[in-house]
Amino acid sequence: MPKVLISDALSPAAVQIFKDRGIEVDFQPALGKDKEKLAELIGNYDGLAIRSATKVSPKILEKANNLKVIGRAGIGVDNVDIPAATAKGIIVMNTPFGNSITTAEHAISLMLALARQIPEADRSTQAGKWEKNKFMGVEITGKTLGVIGCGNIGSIVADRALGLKMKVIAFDPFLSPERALDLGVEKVELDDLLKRADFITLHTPLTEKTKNIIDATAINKTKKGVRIINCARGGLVDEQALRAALDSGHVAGAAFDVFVTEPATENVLFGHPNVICTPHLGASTTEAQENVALQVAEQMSDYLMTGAITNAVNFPSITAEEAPKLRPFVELAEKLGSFAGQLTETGISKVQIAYEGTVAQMNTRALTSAALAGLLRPMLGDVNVVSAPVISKERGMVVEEVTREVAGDYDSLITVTVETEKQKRWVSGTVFADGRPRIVNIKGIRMDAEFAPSMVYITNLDKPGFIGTFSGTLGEANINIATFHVGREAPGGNAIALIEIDGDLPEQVLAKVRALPQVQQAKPLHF
Ligand SMILES: NC(=O)c1ccc[n+]([C@@H]2O[C@H](COP(=O)([O-])OP(=O)(O)OC[C@H]3O[C@@H](n4cnc5c(N)ncnc54)[C@H](O)[C@@H]3O)[C@@H](O)[C@H]2O)c1
Ligand SMILES: O=C(O)[C@H](O)COP(=O)(O)O
Repeated sequence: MPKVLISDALSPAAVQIFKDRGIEVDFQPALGKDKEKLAELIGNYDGLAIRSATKVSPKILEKANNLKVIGRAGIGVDNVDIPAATAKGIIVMNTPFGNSITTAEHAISLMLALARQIPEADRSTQAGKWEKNKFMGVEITGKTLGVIGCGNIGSIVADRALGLKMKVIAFDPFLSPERALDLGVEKVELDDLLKRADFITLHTPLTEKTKNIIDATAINKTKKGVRIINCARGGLVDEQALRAALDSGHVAGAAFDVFVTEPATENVLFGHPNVICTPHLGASTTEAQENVALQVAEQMSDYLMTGAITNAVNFPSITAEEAPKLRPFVELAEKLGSFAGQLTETGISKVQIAYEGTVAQMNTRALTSAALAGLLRPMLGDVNVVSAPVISKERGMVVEEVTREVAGDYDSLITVTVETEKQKRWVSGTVFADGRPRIVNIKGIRMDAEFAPSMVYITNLDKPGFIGTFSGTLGEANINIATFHVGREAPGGNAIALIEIDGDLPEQVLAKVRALPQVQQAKPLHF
């Protein structure tokens, strides 16, 4: 039974989902903050469900030897070291929409709170001061809202702001003119947005490009009296530069939910009268937390129990409907890759995976990952479908995927071709109606063999006596032959034998096989 750890404050609704799906679950909402303890325990789990408080660092991943999936109940996965998780073959999934409305509502709330200085006015009133003349606000009707990043949350913010009768302009290089038109926003360049906006709200991820997108230079381009809201990620705004602009009065107010360092127990923005801060509450509503907890638990359970993949940030999606159909082809692709990998002794420069017939309509990206995992594992050991594409890239391998609608003699055919500096080798396979993968062609020689746990691959010259001498050599060593498959280019020409044996082939017996007169190459294979 797979075991999942919930190490953050997820809605308990997730616990029930895991249990209902036959998964053992440990709900330890504070564990994510205790790095040492998490590192000590993580090795016991197949799945880890988190929010933003658990930092899944390479140190944690190093110990996560059974971990197959990390589920982020929320959007941002910047608290997970994705390359390290991918290299370890761990799927990382999030819930990209579950808290979007809630976060957009938080941004709008902060904008209104800023416009009317609600928190300050509240503090003053409750302190018995009744400072009616101190708190002169601004109307938002007719004002211009500049949205930086107009994706899921940014576009909901835009929609709500339009409902509040604001003019909305958006800077997002990936926003199409059609989508902008649809949303009723004006797509602009960043400088234009800075120049025109009365309020600026940020909704991009934190990347190399967006880090400090609002720095001192950008602030200098804004209107005097601008108000800035950040409910996306700390680091999008240069906090020091913003503080200086608030102190000088150029920026009239700022409302921040996210900070460069979190938890933010001290920050340069704190204490300014025109600053409103919340402790990363963007997603904190009952509705959103229920949504993301249920969704992440469903997604993780699907993956652990059926292999279906939804919303993974490091692997293509596989639907629950697709998973059972894909499974025999994943096995075939992996075994064909493994066949080629076990025979390859020098650096691989190129791999081509060709899909013909019905299989060409399937999720070939997932199948290619499986073929690469099979190919690399004999050389590198700990590689799986998640890590294989990255490792292939790191090793400079060119990976090519080809699809053809028709597969000749077979309903489906996968061919893995591997090129090294020395040679090109290819092997084709199919899945028959019994769901079992078969090798049907090796370097142009027809074959019909199943993959067995212990096999011997032989290339030989098609001369009389080979089968007898080979069988005799194994017989003398008391090794039983289970199946024997042969194929040849032409009578008397190059031939191939794939022999399934019971147990392993000891080194000294392999040496005797290699010394047989007809044998060119002999190699043990394991599947
Ligand atoms: N405060 C919270 O609790 C909270 C809650 C949910 C999400 N978030 C954060 O909000 C942010 C937005 O989330 P989302 O779901 O809308 O993401 P999204 O991927 O749907 O949208 C992000 C948008 O940013 C745009 N973008 C990327 N690079 C850009 C650049 N250089 N300049 C301008 N635009 C750029 C993208 O094109 C995209 O449209 C994320 O950082 C997410 O982690 C915060
Ligand atoms: O990216 C997100 O989904 C938000 O930052 C929410 O984070 P939280 O789940 O820790 O509230």
